[in-house]
Amino acid sequence: MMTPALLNVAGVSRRRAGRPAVTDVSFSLNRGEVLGLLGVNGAGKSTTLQMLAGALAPDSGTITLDGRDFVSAPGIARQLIGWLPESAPLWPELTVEEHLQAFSALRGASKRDARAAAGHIINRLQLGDLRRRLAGVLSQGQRQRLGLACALVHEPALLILDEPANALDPVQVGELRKLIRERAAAGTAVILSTHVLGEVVAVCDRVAILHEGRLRHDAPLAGEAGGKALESTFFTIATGAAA
Ligand SMILES: Nc1ncnc2c1ncn2[C@@H]1O[C@H](COP(=O)(O)OP(=O)(O)OP(=O)(O)O)[C@@H](O)[C@H]1O
Repeated sequence: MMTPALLNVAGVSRRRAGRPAVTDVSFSLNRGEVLGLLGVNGAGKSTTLQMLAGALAPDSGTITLDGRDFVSAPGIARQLIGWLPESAPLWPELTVEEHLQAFSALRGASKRDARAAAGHIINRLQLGDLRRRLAGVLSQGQRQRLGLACALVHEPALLILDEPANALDPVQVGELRKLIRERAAAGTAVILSTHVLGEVVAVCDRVAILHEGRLRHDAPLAGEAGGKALESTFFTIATGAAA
């Protein structure tokens, strides 16, 4: 028997400022799958991710996660999803450790479990030196790593990453790739939005391309050869040659 998909997106649309930003997008995602989301500026990637994260309601269409409609039950999103938005939402006056405990507690962990979860993710993301540092004095790359830790602290079933490599140095980009593959191997489904095609080739199993709010491509990706084909597909769609 086939295992049901973790995430099902069916005919989702959303207008912004009176214009269509995302139109009739449908796809599904299995546990352990890493989906790369590509598209030119304004293609609708962040709007799509905001809807998947439960931060923005679709005008029409349905999103189900683990078989449950989370538009009508938004608490599901908080429990099952970890989301790193384009710019990590941090409180300048809280330390790294306090952030992680607070994010864990927001997901229902007891004080003790929240402390343990924070300690675990601090070790995994090598944030130990920054543990007691205020978020307000972190560098951009350090803020990004803290945002990633906040998205992961409750071990979500679905991890949504909007431009996660922004501001990271090459060592940290390598660590991020390792972490994504590690989470996928443990069964987490990952959606990764990026402008860097190489990023998608390095970590994704599948790639989706949005253009003018519509899903124009959704296919598995097979290694380096897949990378060359992807580049050509992307530019064909982005320049409108396939319209
Ligand atoms: N807060 C907002 N208010 C009004 N319109 C918005 C808002 N955010 C996005 N839009 C519009 O929705 C459309 C899709 O934008 P979105 O940010 O989803 O694209 P994107 O693919 O993430 O772009 P980028 O790669 O530049 O981040 C664009 O036309 C954009 O102008």
